Amino acid sequence: MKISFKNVMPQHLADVQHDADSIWGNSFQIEAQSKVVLNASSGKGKTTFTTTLLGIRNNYSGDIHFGDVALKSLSKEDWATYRSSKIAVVYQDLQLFPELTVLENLEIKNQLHKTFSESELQNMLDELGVGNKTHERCANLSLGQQQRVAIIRALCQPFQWIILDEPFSHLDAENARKSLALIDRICDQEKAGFILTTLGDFYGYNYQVELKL
Ligand SMILES: Nc1ncnc2c1ncn2[C@@H]1O[C@H](COP(=O)(O)OP(=O)(O)OP(=O)(O)O)[C@@H](O)[C@H]1O
Repeated sequence: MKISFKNVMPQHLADVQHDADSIWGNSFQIEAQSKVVLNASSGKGKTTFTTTLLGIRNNYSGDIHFGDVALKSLSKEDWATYRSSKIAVVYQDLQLFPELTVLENLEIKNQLHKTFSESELQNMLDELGVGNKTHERCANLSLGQQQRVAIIRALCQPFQWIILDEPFSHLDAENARKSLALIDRICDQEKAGFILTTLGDFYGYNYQVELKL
């Protein structure tokens, strides 16, 4: 499913001066299965971009399409279907359930879709260095540990795109690289793409598309 932007301009950014190669006000397509990075400093509009793409923000001019479908035409029910089967998300505030354990947080989503076995979930937690936290309440995890759990939870569904808003902001470079490698691998398995916003460099990763604000 390709994503097309046509002259998109969020209302609150309309009076701001944008660079000529900014995504705002320009038209472009992102091909299905692309690995996409948007790297920009704080306050430049990364969350505006992700929330617009996720239909949370609708106060913009221009149009965004998933395939041939205009986002502005999607009903709440349509969005529920997209979110459960086509678009996975890691929100900046993660939206984990703090009173539930790591495994319970994962299983809430995983059991709906039967995506992974419990041992596969444990292997992913091990791979991201939080394998000793499986039965810990999420409230007791550091923010960087919670980010890794939120990434794994987002992968526990079928998807064509995974959209991640600053998912590595509390991770050191080594853990960011491991998380990115996992996202990259599962995207390949799912024949999906990712769109990832970041504050910093990109850990040597060879992404395919760079978006600018
Ligand atoms: N609803 C709104 N009305 C007016 N201005 C807004 C609104 N939402 C965001 N802004 C402004 O738009 C700009 C971009 O905000 P946004 O949250 O998208 O930035 P960001 O790049 O995600 O920042 P950070 O890296 O700090 O999370 C900021 O200047 C912000 O103050």
